[in-house]
Amino acid sequence: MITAHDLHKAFKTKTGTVNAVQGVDFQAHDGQITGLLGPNGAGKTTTLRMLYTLMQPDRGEVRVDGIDARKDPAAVRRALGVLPDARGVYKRLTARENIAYFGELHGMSRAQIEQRTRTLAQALDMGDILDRQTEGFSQGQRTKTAIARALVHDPRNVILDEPTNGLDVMTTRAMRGFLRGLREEGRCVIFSSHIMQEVAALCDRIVIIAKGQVVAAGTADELRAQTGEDNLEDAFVKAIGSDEGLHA
Ligand SMILES: Nc1ncnc2c1ncn2[C@@H]1O[C@H](COP(=O)(O)OP(=O)(O)OP(=O)(O)O)[C@@H](O)[C@H]1O
Repeated sequence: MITAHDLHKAFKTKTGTVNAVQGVDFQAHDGQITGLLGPNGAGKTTTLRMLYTLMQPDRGEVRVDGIDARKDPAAVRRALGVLPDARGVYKRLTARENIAYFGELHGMSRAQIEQRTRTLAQALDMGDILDRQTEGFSQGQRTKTAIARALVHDPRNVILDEPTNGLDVMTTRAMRGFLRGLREEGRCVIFSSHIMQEVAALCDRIVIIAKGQVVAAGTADELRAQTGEDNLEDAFVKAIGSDEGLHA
């Protein structure tokens, strides 16, 4: 389970201060997919970066399985699998070597790494790319490699920044199936997207972020009820006050 409480983050730039995240609060539960939905620049990536300890919040608290990220960031990292916005796949290594390298960093044995790689490569349909050097990989192939690498240590909690960004229809469908599998295994899954249809297709709970704040949260039915709109698209538009993010 992942809890964000009153998160704030501002960036000082040459032209002034950007208040990227201004009091974000939500909970993501085990056995559920929670979608962070919001238009470009809403603060999704900054929120996720604070959840996975890459960035310290200016204010507020992150807890993963009850562990305070400020007090024990290493334990939080062990409990998390993260697909960051910059996929950062090592291009001199094969996909298998990328996965194994992360396994080694987590202190896993060679046998454990081999067994996990087999499971993940099958789930992500990576058979034909596993032993190819990742230089020249397509976006989808890089994303799959980065996801397998993120999950090698079998984390209970999974955070994915725009996992279907740039993927074709078939790969997106396969990715959705994979994320549902993580939910069925009882994991806590959070993913961000700026596309409403993407979130609607997958998520048990939706957290809508606009201008650094949570403007609505709940199941699709709850969001419709909260906004007084019959369809989710209208509910989303009403919650964020514009129609950005309605179309891929
Ligand atoms: N390192 C930084 N320095 C300055 N401003 C930043 C920095 N990181 C993010 N921002 C600003 O903070 C705001 C939120 O950005 P963020 O990347 O979190 O949005 P997002 O919801 O993930 O958007 P997108 O859907 O476009 O990826 C934006 O205005 C962005 O320009």
